[in-house]
Amino acid sequence: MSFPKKQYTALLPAAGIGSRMQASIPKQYLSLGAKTILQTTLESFLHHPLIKQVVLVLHPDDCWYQKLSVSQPHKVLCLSGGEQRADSVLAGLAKLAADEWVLVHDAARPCISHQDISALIAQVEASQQGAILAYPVKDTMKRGNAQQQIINTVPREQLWHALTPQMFQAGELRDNISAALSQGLAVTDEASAMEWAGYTVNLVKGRSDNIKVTNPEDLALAQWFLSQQTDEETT
Ligand SMILES: Nc1ccn([C@@H]2O[C@H](COP(=O)(O)OP(=O)(O)OP(=O)(O)O)[C@@H](O)[C@H]2O)c(=O)n1
Ligand SMILES: C[C@](O)(CO)[C@H](O)COP(=O)(O)O
Repeated sequence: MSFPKKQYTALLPAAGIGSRMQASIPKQYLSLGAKTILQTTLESFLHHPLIKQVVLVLHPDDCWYQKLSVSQPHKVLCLSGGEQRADSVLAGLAKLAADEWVLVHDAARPCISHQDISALIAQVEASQQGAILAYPVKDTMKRGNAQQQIINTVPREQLWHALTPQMFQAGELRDNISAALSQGLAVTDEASAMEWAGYTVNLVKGRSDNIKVTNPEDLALAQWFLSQQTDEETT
């Protein structure tokens, strides 16, 4: 007898204004062909067999989401985010049971693949420790000063780009993000708060096309990456 696989909640911070994108609307509502960035990301999670629901964190003044068509809207819980990404994540975490494992993923990363979501979940289930998708640095890395002059070359052998989703137990993540913020730590991703608290966080090598749409040139790149992905990788 095969037992049903455990299903998880995904938490999508989507409450940003996309200032670096320099667009007239928040970047998560820019189009990637027939769908917006937000719809593309959301659908990837709603169609993944191991995701049972999505907590979608929107800007308090968001007036775009309600106009979107979304498959399985009953699986989406919408709520308002906060000033920083970490505040929006905390708002979503407040809705989850403390012992629930949650995948936190930037809505601005629409190229996430099912294979990477599955790989992250498998790692966490095997280790019972938090983990993040990441990609090894492949360029020589330089540290620069305020005048954009090289200070030194940073050994890249152990450097990774932190991606999302990042998967942790909701209660521990909530407590450690709150504690790190109260100590003035810049919590730019979930792992930074967990590392700060002394937790082991595992790195799961993910696809390099799981980019965050941040600057104007990223939009066409994301659209091309998506055009190269096969259906079973994203829907
Ligand atoms: N207060 C915030 C800020 C960001 N985000 C979300 O966190 C993800 C990653 O953030 P980023 O790429 O920095 O998005 P923005 O903050 O919108 O971009 P910018 O910094 O250029 O304004 C995005 O899906 C964004 O919507 C959020 O939920 N709440
Ligand atoms: C969470 C993240 O995408 C991991 O690389 C990144 O830290 C988000 O940073 P941003 O400044 O909110 O875009």
